[in-house]
Amino acid sequence: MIIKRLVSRYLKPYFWKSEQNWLRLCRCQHYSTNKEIEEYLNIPVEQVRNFSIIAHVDHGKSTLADRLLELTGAVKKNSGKSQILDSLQVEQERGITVKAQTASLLYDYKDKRYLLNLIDTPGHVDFCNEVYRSLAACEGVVLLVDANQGVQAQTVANFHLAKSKDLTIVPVLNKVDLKNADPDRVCLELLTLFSIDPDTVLRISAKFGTGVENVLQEVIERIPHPQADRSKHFRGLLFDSWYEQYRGTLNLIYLKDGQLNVGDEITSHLTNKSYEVKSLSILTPAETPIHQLVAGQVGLVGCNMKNSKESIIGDTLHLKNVKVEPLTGFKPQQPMVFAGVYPADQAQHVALRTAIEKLILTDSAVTLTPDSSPALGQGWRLGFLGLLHMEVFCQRLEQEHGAEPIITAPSVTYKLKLKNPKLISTYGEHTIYLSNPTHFPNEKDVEEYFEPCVKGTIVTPTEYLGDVIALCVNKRGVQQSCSNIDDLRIMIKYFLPLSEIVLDFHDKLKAVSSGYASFDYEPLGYHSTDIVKLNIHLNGNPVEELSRIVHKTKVNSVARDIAFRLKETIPRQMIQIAIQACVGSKVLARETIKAYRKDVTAKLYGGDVTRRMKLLKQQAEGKKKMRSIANVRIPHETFISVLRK
Ligand SMILES: Nc1nc2c(ncn2[C@@H]2O[C@H](COP(=O)(O)OP(=O)(O)OP(=O)(O)O)[C@@H](O)[C@H]2O)c(=O)[nH]1
Repeated sequence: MIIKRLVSRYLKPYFWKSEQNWLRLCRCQHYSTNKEIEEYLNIPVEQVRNFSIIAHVDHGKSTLADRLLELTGAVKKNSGKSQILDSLQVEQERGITVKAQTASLLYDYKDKRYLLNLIDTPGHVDFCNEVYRSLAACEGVVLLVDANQGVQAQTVANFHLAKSKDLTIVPVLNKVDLKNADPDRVCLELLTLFSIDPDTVLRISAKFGTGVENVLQEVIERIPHPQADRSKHFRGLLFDSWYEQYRGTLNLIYLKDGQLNVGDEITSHLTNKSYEVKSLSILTPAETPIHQLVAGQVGLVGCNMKNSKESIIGDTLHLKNVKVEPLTGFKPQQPMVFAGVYPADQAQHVALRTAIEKLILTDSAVTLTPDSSPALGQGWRLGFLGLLHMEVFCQRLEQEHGAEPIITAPSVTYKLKLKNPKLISTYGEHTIYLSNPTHFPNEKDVEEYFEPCVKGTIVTPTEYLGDVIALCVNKRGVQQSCSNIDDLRIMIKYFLPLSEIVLDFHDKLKAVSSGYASFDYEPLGYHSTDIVKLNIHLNGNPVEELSRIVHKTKVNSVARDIAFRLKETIPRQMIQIAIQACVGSKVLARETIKAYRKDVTAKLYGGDVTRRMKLLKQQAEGKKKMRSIANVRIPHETFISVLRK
């Protein structure tokens, strides 16, 4: 008991800091012997299968991955651990996968030993970059569908993604144990929407293990082996990387050709820099050192790359001074939402930058550009694929790197066509892109505004259709199509402005449909719009980091909402505070916080002087943490809570 407590107090925080350390700790049931390692190396390409499990959120990907790990002996059955590949603290706390994870498994089938490289992927649309990069290292996918919920928005997106990459799809219905499961209905949906023959659909319960062995066998039977040639020179696709405290950057590589040995000199095709291979390992799923990797395999390479500028996802690695044709990499998804990230104290600037750069290594979809704010100092503008992506990234910054930055209101990138010749010559072009309200030009200097739009796919039970349509209309959506999936469910497609969906659309959709509707979207480019900059003034002084870009039809309600929330979160102070939300010189909303002196020592009835001094000192320290604008002290939490939405 005492040992358990000591471990959880002292060791756990350390292990959380490095995801790979934590992986090792929680997966240490299985140590490979030299004999087993040799087996990995000796498996012919024809007996290798590389596949991902893809599905809508919560359809059971990680649970199926757990069963596959158990079946292949990679972890012990009934080990009491679940969601083994969801190793990050944020994943376990939120119960979602945010980072794709790989496991190399050995499985005997029809007198042959197979090497199965499995990738468990996230389901949420905000982490689609993980799915994209995972599919580049696969020849096939297991498309998992909940036999109760049926086809959902991400099932549609995932199916088309796998199809576009020419991957073999093994359709699997999960959760057939549920009372309300209706596998026949879902098979019909798969037939109607994707022309999938019902006879090819497997039926399993990942939770109870029913039919799971069949999945492994069908993966072997249906998914082709990699087209890899071990006699050629080494060529590998870098498709994931992360940072480890003592070994630096580690790269996950899919070997397309040849072999790689510890000590080899390798070169990056994109940067032309060369490195010595210091370590090689396979993930079983615990990291298992190995002296050689051969074509067809997926392995971890440690070669002292420094950061995400050297370790580029989608890069081709090859032997130094050996010319090879680069592999078709893949472009990371373009970020959709941007937010300013600033250190709470400028003294933490370098530490925060290091933390952000380390985290970007594990999440290549995040973009980083330097930025500065008159109030918050030097910082960065970070691009994310969505709000959940941003929240998870910030949570990881805090949990894995101990950083607690100030994050400004998320915004999309607008396109502006300028008409003021002076501005045009300053920017050097007619059209500019901006996501930071601070740089928003005067209305008279702009000819036309454009905003990014998306095609949203919503799958909803028919009974909620009215509410879902009302929500889309409220979000300035325009319906494009509507089709029945079956008697009970409908798929509608909407043209929607991105700014309307990034913040709370998903939550609202779940609320109006009792959690049953699902949503996915794809970019549709820029479209003409009518936007303004909403400024926030405290006692007549603008607070730049609270300003935002808003559509004209929404500006009044947003102004009232922000003014109200500021009133709720800024504590009463010695002076009266006037909060104004304005567009230009026009005030759209106003709130007032009355003056007040908080006497923290009142409860002491004047008695103990030392206690009185201590309380006053604590109060003074609390004030230091606040930011002062025109004599108004704004607590750190105010920025966070007001900027959040
Ligand atoms: N009854 C039943 N529940 C299941 C089954 N498979 C998974 N679940 C449950 O479904 C929930 C979601 O499972 P996960 O494995 O986390 O789903 P996921 O697809 O990995 O989720 P994300 O990675 O967040 O997209 C968990 O509560 C599982 O216990 C099944 O076969 N039967």
